[in-house]
Amino acid sequence: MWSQLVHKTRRMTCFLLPYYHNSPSTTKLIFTPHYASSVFLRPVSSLAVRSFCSKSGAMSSLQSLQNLDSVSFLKQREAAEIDETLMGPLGFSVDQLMELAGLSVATSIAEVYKPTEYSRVLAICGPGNNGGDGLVAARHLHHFGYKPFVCYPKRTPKPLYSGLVTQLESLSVPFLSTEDLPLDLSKDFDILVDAMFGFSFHGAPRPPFDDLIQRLVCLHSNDQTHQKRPVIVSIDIPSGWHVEEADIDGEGIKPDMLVSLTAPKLCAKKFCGSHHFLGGRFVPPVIADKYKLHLPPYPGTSMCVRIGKPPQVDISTLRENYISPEFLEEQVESDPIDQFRKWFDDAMAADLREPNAMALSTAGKDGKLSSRMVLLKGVDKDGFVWYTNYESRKARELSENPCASLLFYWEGLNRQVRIEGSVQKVSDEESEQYFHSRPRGSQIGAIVSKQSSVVPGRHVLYQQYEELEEKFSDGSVIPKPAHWGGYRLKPKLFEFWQGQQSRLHDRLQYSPQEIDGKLVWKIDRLAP
Ligand SMILES: NC(=O)C1=CN([C@@H]2O[C@H](COP(=O)(O)OP(=O)(O)OC[C@H]3O[C@@H](n4cnc5c(N)ncnc54)[C@H](OP(=O)(O)O)[C@@H]3O)[C@@H](O)[C@H]2O)[C@@H](O)CC1
Ligand SMILES: Cc1cc2nc3c(=O)[nH]c(=O)nc-3n(C[C@H](O)[C@H](O)[C@H](O)COP(=O)(O)O)c2cc1C
Ligand SMILES: Cc1ncc(COP(=O)(O)O)c(C=O)c1O
Ligand SMILES: [K+]
Repeated sequence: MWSQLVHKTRRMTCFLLPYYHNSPSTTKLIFTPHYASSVFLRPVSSLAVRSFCSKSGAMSSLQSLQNLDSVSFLKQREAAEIDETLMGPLGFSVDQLMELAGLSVATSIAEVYKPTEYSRVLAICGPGNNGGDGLVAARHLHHFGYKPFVCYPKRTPKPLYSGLVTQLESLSVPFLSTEDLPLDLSKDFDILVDAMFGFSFHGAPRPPFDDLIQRLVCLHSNDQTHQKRPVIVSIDIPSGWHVEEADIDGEGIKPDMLVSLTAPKLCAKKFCGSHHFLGGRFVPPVIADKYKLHLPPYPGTSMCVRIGKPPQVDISTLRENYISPEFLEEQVESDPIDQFRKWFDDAMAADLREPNAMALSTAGKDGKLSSRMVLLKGVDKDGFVWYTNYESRKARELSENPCASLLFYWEGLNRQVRIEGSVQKVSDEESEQYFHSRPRGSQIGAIVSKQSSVVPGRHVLYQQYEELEEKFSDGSVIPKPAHWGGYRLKPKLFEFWQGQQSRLHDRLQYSPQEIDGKLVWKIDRLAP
């Protein structure tokens, strides 16, 4: 039977998207966002599929913001069966799965609770594999910059578990006995990882876990006192809950975060906390197929994916506290282009996504402003270059008023760069050369798109694209349309901004000054 399933799945891998492989008809659409459904519900052209796939990382993180009703939930028996199958015919070892499960838990925690605010973690580990996941998660959390503590009162005398304990001891992670633990956990910890029981839990919790569960339950009484309490993160099952019927008497723990592994178990339907994540990115298609699992794709290289709705937030409370090294006048380059290159190199080294994306602002003769993102395609002493359509809105505005501003924001580095100046078209040869360096699809796209004009529907673009794709399928040169080319902004003003604590940011402005007939850049610090 397994070989049949494997065979079937191989055939299905021709479908392009992970976890959408059941059959074309069952892609009956699990995920709510409108555009996702519309992409899949109707026949799609090759262009549609290709363009979707090239963006699939970002798309999949959007798809995961789905309706929980559409995700599969497992019964206790199914969870145990999947476990056995993974570790039997599918060739996994328990160590491997536990490592991936624990890593998923640690990455889920790190997505929501930053170590700068939530550093002290207590992992309360039970005797089974759920406890093992907790031990692994504690180790990863240590490496992520948290300060984990472990309470592991019923140690399992197996090499896997003693190895995990040794690894934690080698990192000087403290092990606390139940007697060492304060009765009130709220003062000493920011995060409590509930790794006591997973899907093999049955009956009523026995000592010492009954008492430990009770200590987690008690924390909610602090909610009324508005005292800050630690958040509870449950691995796979909130411990003490019935695996299928959840918190039967309503007096169990109420985790803030639940990290379901492999697929959520039935009790997860009753989870009311703010953050439900799925981890365990190891489910092979045979399992998904056999259990008809509808699971969201994991974004990019992530080990976890949010399922269910993201928490409703009060937007006014969203803020970051920037912590950066000092950015001082003595350290900067005298030439702002050199300084820009230095920061650009830092953005590259920090592996930021599209560090060359910049907001371009223009204004027509009526003085009305408009902004949009464009990609920087070159920078030198002559200025900053990007490419676009010469009949677009920005092009019209630039023809009326050849002044613009550029804005870079490098989020991971707490840095922003503003540049203002005058704009000219680049030479035809330069545009010609750049145009032919682009992927052929983008060259055709530039011909198809009468940028900023109204189109009756996406199908019109597809149709024209496909006609041109056919026309140039012999690999012949795709001529650059006359309406497509580059602009160069010659800078007259720069500002380099770096975020600092209490909003006392660094701002160094470069403005040109003539001294003895020579142009030099004057550097001023501006108030934040
Ligand atoms: N693919 C997967 O599925 C993966 C699964 N993974 C993880 O494994 C978890 C399941 O692990 P598991 O089977 O070891 O069971 P788990 O729930 O941790 O505990 C069993 C222990 O608890 C005990 N116990 C039970 N009831 C009790 C009670 N009332 N009061 C006191 N003790 C009680 C029981 O003792 P017993 O009753 O047998 O004497 C036994 O010692 C799963 O949820 C997930 O976290 C990942 O690591 C990898 C991928
Ligand atoms: C990250 C990013 C990069 C972009 N890069 C370019 C670009 O290099 N050239 C371009 O014409 N449009 C680019 N666009 C699309 C523009 O933002 C904009 O939609 C388009 O140029 C039309 O703008 P307009 O109607 O104001 O002229 C980019 C969009 C994003 C989000
Ligand atoms: C409409 C448009 N033109 C041009 C570009 C720049 O793309 P490329 O890097 O292929 O030149 C982009 C990038 O997003 C774009 O959206
Ligand atoms: K648990």
